[in-house]
Amino acid sequence: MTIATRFPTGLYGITPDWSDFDRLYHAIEQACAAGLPILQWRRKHTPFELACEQARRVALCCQHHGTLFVVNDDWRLALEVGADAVHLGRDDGDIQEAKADIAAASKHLLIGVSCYNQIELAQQAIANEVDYFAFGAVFPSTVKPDAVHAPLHLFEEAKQLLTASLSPQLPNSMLNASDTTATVDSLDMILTPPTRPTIVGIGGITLSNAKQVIDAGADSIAVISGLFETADIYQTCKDFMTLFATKH
Ligand SMILES: Cc1ncc(COP(=O)(O)OP(=O)(O)O)c(N)n1
Ligand SMILES: Cc1ncsc1CCOP(=O)(O)O
Ligand SMILES: [Mg+2]
Repeated sequence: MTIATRFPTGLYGITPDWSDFDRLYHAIEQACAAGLPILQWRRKHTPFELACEQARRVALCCQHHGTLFVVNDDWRLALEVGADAVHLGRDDGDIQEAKADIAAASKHLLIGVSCYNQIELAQQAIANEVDYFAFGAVFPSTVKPDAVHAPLHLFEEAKQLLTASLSPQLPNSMLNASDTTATVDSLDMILTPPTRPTIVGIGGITLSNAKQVIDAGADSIAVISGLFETADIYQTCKDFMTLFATKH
């Protein structure tokens, strides 16, 4: 049985830290036009008003192309610009506070978190019912040269955690058709099928090493330089996406 993920899988582009907004917007348009499934707006040190104005334009571009739009660090900005999701790292506030604020605004935001190289954080993320969690840096990153190294075996370990966390919901009981409780459980399963968080890898990922991360068990790979610092962003995006198309 395949359990659906709550967050898309595949290529997850993250914006580079370019000061020239027009250049950045054009680069984002190329990736989105190529079919990029997920884009994260990661722009530090921008005053809130300007961040809103820029992020709203990018959100519209994503909407136009069917790209899921994630805002980094700040759920209030994500709510303000109508993003689909927010990414929270260890310094970006408390996840329960984020959930409470989102609910108070009567809105919905998918939530993703950083787990660095710690399987314990993945366990917490699963318990917090986040929509994805990310390990990184899987390879040295020029964007974050001081990031901890996240070895590839973490992806398999995380998959095992997910299997263990889902097993109470899975239809073991369906094996015994004479069990009436089992029938109720099974109906529940049909009405509300179980879902799981997406597992993301980040850090130093390029077209040359991405397959290692996917083969290790990542459902999604998050990429800045390997996508946006290339000569043909449209084609690079297509090439990354091919790696997922030929996954099995
Ligand atoms: C998909 C994804 N994974 C990890 C990060 C890193 O988040 P964080 O640790 O909060 O660091 P900054 O990106 O905010 O510098 C991310 N942004 N996206
Ligand atoms: C935000 C972040 N977190 C860990 S590594 C990283 C930067 C990823 O950028 P690149 O894909 O260029 O290595
Ligand atoms: Mg952050």
